[in-house]
Amino acid sequence: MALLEAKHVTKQFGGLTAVNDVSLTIDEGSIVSVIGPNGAGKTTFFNVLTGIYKPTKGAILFDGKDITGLRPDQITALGICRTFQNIRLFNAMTVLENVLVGMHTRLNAGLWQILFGTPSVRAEERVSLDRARELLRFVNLDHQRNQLARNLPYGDQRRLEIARALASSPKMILLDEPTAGMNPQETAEATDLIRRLRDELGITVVLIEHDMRVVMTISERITVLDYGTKIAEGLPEEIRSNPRVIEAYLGKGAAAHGVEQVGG
Ligand SMILES: Nc1ncnc2c1ncn2[C@@H]1O[C@H](COP(=O)(O)OP(=O)(O)OP(=O)(O)O)[C@@H](O)[C@H]1O
Repeated sequence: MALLEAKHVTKQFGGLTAVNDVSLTIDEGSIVSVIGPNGAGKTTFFNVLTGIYKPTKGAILFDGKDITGLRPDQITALGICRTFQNIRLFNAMTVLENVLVGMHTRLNAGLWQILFGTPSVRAEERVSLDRARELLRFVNLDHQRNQLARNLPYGDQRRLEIARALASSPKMILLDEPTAGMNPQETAEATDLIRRLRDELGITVVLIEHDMRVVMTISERITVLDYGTKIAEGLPEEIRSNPRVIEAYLGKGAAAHGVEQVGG
């Protein structure tokens, strides 16, 4: 069943068409990748899905609802969370506090109740703390919960970002280059964590990723963008040997000469 449907989505910045008439269906419980050369429009597409940009044209349906043009916080509350290409943590807060901040969309307490610490707020805080620690255990960071975020090694910061995104209890997570800048060991751990998001938490995963080994091992389906346009879609083995994809990555003539497969 489709969890997300993008229909003919276009995003223009002045005269530049960053995303051009892209339609895409993402099934519930799947792991899919969006790939393409630099500047292909991948991050802009994520930004449209998460409400950071309104599409110039087209519509987005999520879980049966039209979410086109909703604000980012409204889209998060409906169940889409994300991480960013450049890590965006609250560096001066602890690991635990970063996850608690991510939970605010799910808390019911109003300002009055928080100021006066009513019993219901204290109960809600306890539940939040338990849940935050459960998420930290899931990403294997609970032992670091009192560290400042800025003191974590790079791979751990990326995992903390995922834990914070999970705090909004999403149905779908969008990961923008989750293994960028990682060493091989960190990349292997991140790949394993991405798989567990789906296998153990049932979350649908969409990733933008440049590391073709990661893309080819983890994705069930791949969509390829080039100059804002969808040029291919299919199973990893289909994408790997698709002449248009090889041409987009390696330049004209490469496919004709059978030079190389993408990620081969
Ligand atoms: N806010 C903006 N204003 C103007 N142009 C933009 C804006 N955001 C993105 N673009 C342009 O849109 C095009 C697509 O950029 P985008 O960042 O979506 O590509 P990408 O596929 O994510 O690239 P990369 O792999 O390098 O991150 C680029 O030409 C970029 O310069």
